[in-house]
Amino acid sequence: MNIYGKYFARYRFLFIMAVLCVLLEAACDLLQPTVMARIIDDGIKYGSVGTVIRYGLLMLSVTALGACFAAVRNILASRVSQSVGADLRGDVFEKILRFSEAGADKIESGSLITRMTNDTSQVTQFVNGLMRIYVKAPITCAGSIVLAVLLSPSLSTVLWAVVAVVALWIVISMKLSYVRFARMQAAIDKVNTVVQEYLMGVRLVKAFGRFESEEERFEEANGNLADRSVSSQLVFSYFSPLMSLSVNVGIVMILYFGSLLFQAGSIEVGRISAFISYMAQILLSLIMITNIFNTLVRTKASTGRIREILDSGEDFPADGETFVYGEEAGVGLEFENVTFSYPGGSGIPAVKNLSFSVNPGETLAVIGPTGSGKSTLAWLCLRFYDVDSGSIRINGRDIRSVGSGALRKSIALAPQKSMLFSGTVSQNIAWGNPEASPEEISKAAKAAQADGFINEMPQKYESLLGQGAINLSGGQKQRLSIARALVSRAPVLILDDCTSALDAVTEAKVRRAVSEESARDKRTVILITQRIGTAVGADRILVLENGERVGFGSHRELMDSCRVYREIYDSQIGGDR
Ligand SMILES: Nc1ncnc2c1ncn2[C@@H]1O[C@H](COP(=O)(O)OP(=O)(O)OP(=O)(O)O)[C@@H](O)[C@H]1O
Repeated sequence: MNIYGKYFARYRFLFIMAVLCVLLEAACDLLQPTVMARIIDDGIKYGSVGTVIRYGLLMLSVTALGACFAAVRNILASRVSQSVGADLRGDVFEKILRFSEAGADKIESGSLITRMTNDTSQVTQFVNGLMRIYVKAPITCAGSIVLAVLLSPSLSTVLWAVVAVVALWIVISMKLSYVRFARMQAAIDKVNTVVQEYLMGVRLVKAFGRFESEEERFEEANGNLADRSVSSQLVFSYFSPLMSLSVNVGIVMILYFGSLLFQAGSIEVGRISAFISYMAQILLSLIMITNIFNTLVRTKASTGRIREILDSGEDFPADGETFVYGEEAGVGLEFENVTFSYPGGSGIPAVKNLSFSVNPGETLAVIGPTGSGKSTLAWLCLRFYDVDSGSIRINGRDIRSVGSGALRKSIALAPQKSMLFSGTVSQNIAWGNPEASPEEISKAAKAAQADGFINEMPQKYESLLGQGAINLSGGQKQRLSIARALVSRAPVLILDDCTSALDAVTEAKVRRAVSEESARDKRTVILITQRIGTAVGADRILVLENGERVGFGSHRELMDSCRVYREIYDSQIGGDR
């Protein structure tokens, strides 16, 4: 659990104060049976009302003091635990933001949500408990044992036997509950994943009338979660009565042996009563200690899951070398013998021995059948993944030698699946460049052919988009996504099949505007597409098949030399060459 060291350091003063309060509160609790014994043995036994009142007042003062310490530690414990929880959630979220793509691929998003919420709450609860019962229970238990032994060494043999038996129950229950709790957390992951998938595909579910199967899927996950939760709680349900029984057997034995000692005149009634009070306190603290171990076991499982996030690979650092694209000698963008397979994928390279180059101001179209590695090429340029062999150079520099900040400022991406955020239209476009002026935003929107429909919206550029831009059509989302990439002023622009939802006329207009702007600004444009009509106007065309380069050149050259290109052309345009 050393990942929590820094949080402890941050809040150590409040933490220590809270623990101090708990210690004093436990001391007050421990004093009470001894004072009570005095009331019985020194006051009631001799009919001394003054002694009863004196010890009675002492007992009240001790109780009031204990209550004050309890109130202060409650406030401190809540403050510290909630702050630690918030810090931990913040760190986990920050880590998720900086995940390498390979790391992000490994953990399902449903599970990430469970880890960010349930698992961090588990830790928060544990930290809170640390400043409450987790310190108090062992101290009350140990203190009660010591005071009981001091009260009557002869009765304490029974006490040791009870403690040994209960300790055994605690160890067994801990072993059983660890596995069950880990299974329960995995079941929560599953429920979250099912709900998340349903919410993402709700229209598809309606369109295909798949409500019943979705309901079944949810019921299965939900039932599984309920079963596993019950199974993890059952452990405590079995062991808690066992512990009560063990301690109560001990109390009956104390009463029996106590009565024998009383008859022999070696113990007084008040002491037997105090001894039993200590036994009751021991029972209570042992039940709490079992609870503590249960929580400890759960927190250990949650810590493992949080650690998996905190320890997973990070994206490469933002603050590496910087460079200004176009100001240095070297080709704009260059792939040299690049081979890459997805980590955890089939092992078959998504890109194989790929080489090509494209200069500033040029437009390169990348075309090829589905699954041929076109999008992978975009991810590699942005260094979401590192190549297995070969190198990618931007402006003559290997992209592994520059910081992610500089690299990603140089490349703007309009992805295949447009993703917009809740907020206004202009906020969404300016997401590509927070410093963009309203004129720049409108210019980018015009080039992306989005200005027309934006002006028809009630608040124009200040119109609100719902979550996932639900109130826009697919083509409108794509145009905003292109505008966002254009406004970034990045010298390399990658349009990854992001005009597929546009009609041919609008697409041609977008292409023309992007080409004109890019030629003027000496921008390099990579146009990933499935449409031959989109590729034809590019300066050069790269043809991919199964991750390999099977053609590179102008439309004319490829029509003469590349079978795959000709096949794509024939399938889309027909025989007219
Ligand atoms: N995250 C991933 N993990 C494992 N394999 C992947 C991943 N993403 C893509 N692939 C595989 O890599 C290969 C190339 O995929 P890629 O998305 O680059 O193809 P594409 O040419 O862009 O396809 P499309 O035209 O359908 O978008 C495919 O075989 C695909 O299954």
